[in-house]
Amino acid sequence: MAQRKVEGLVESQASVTVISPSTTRALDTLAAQGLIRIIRREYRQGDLEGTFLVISATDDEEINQAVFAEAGEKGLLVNVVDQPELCNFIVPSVVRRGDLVISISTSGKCPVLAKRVRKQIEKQYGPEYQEYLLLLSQAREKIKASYKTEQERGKALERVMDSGILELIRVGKKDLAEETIERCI
Ligand SMILES: C[C@@]1(CC(=O)O)c2cc3[nH]c(cc4nc(cc5[nH]c(cc(n2)[C@H]1CCC(=O)O)[C@@](C)(CC(=O)O)[C@@H]5CCC(=O)O)C(CC(=O)O)=C4CCC(=O)O)c(CCC(=O)O)c3CC(=O)O
Ligand SMILES: NC(=O)C1=CN([C@@H]2O[C@H](COP(=O)(O)OP(=O)(O)OC[C@H]3O[C@@H](n4cnc5c(N)ncnc54)[C@H](O)[C@@H]3O)[C@@H](O)[C@H]2O)C=CC1
Repeated sequence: MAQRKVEGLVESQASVTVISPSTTRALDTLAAQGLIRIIRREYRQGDLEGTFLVISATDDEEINQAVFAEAGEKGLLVNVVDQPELCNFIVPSVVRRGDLVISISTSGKCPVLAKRVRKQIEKQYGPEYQEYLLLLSQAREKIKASYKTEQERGKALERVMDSGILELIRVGKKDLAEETIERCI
């Protein structure tokens, strides 16, 4: 459980510290890559000093309670996995395509539905969306510099988005997509 939450945080560029006497191989690899810090011992009162967000994923009810209490005292965001009553925020299911981030939450009512919806959205918004968004953001900068009114800018961006570049990216024709954008602007 901890590993899954850490992976989500690392993907969001969070600075992550794991406190646990034992860790999974995947977490050890992240630490070796310098992406997280591991403190190899049990949680102690005071460990939450200086943190912004806390996830407690131990299999020890008492520890989870203690972490929740310390986080509450310090006014931190806290999530005790699988105990919604010990959470002041809920972790959503997430689809990431570069800077395109789609979060799905059932507000704790049925996480497995969130997972199902994620899988459907993943099919609809494939990996090509990462490149697509990158090109759109570059096009948008050019459009901002080329047109004076908001209306003109909006129309130019619509032209780019209606030009079929998503399909071109999908079939690997990035050069053609870039040329098409130039013509639209
Ligand atoms: C409230 C919340 C707390 C929180 O913020 O963590 C919570 C709570 C609970 N989950 C439970 C079980 C399962 N959770 C999953 C999966 C996910 N759970 C996630 C989030 C959340 N889970 C938050 C609500 C989010 C929302 O509502 O949208 C996801 C989206 C994100 C993530 O965890 O990273 C991730 C899917 C990621 C993905 O794949 O896209 C699976 C399926 C699986 O693992 O394959 C099962 C087993 C099936 C089942 O039991 O339903 C139980 C019962 C435990 C028990 O029976 O003891 C509780 C406790 C309760 O409901 O009381
Ligand atoms: N894995 C799953 O699919 C599910 C897990 N859960 C619940 O989620 C929680 C975690 O589950 P898992 O990740 O499977 O357990 P796990 O046993 O794999 O991981 C628990 C981790 O907590 C660490 N830990 C224990 N005491 C600690 C302490 N005092 N200080 C710091 N670290 C400590 C352990 O070293 C271990 O690495 C449990 O409460 C479990 O009941 C509930 C439903 C499903």
